[in-house]
Amino acid sequence: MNTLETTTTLDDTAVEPAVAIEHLKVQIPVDGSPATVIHDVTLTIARGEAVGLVGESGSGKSMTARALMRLLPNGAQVEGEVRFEGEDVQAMPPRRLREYRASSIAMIYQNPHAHINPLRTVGDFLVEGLCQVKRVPRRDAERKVLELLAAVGIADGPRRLTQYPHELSGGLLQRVMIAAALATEPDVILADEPTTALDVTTQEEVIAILREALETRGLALLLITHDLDLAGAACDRLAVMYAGQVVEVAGGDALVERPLHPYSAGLLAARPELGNRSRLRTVPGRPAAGFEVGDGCVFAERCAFVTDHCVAERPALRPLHDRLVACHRAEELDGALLADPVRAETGADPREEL
Ligand SMILES: Nc1ncnc2c1ncn2[C@@H]1O[C@H](COP(=O)(O)OP(=O)(O)OP(=O)(O)O)[C@@H](O)[C@H]1O
Repeated sequence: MNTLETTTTLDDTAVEPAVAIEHLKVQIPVDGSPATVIHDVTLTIARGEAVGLVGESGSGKSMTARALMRLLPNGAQVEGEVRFEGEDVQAMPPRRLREYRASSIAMIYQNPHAHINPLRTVGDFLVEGLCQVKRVPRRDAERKVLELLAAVGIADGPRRLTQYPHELSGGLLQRVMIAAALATEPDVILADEPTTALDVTTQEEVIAILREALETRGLALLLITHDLDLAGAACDRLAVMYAGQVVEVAGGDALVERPLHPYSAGLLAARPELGNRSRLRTVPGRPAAGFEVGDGCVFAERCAFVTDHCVAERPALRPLHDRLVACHRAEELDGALLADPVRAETGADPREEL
């Protein structure tokens, strides 16, 4: 993986990543007129790489994943490019699209109970899925399913195969869903809040299983989450999303140590810290959806550093130092944002503290 390359340039033509989304814009019909839910998403994921797509509710994370699977709501208008290993996903003919969805890309959801038939056993779900998608004989499918269950840490596979979904805990069922996702030998896994419903220990185990799958099978992983700490721990790079736009893409450590976008800095400052209640700060205002923002910077309304230029002109995602950032003032504010990301305490411009 060439992290530096995928981080610092919008042009990844030298090494085609597994997934490349470029300037994606999505409008969906709401009450008969188009509403923009994605303004501008640019994102790459290399094989063997985990990228965290982080942002508040409504920022367009799931819609981005749906665009990658070409599963957008009816009537959606799409601009920009979505490529899988160089192939234009928007242009795939129906047969190729079915094949792509069935075996190149797999999705893991927040609530596994909502994505499995409660009336059928875990064995039926896993084995029949594999028989249908990969067209392998039942006996071979059963053997492979047991191997996969072992790979996701389920030791007593034969017993689990006879059980119904309601007999398994949330964590165990999420492992089954990961096994189901791996069964089709996909190139890309999209995990949409896969651990939100789980306790912290199980959450860590599920992330470890996903990371191992990524490293041993060379998968590309997109982890969608609102949890910056989780994404930072699990992913190689983070893409921060706000109101339908990716506003910063950076290595996890780089982002945490030195955010360059005021929204990233605000999110970091808003993380709760054990034993330090006084430190908790929130980003003032409420999260906006893509269709609620004006022509300027998507974050302008909540940004403590907003200028007339920010309101008038939307900043594009551009390379700066080791990352991509969409902020007119990124150079000026560089290094100062962590000191007072929302100007909450001092009300002063943090550049004066430099
Ligand atoms: N089928 C739909 N029809 C109309 N609007 C939709 C539809 N699905 C999502 N939206 C809107 O699109 C925007 C982006 O939604 P999306 O689900 O991608 O956000 P998200 O970042 O994944 O949020 P969450 O973390 O809550 O899942 C939101 O404003 C949402 O209300």
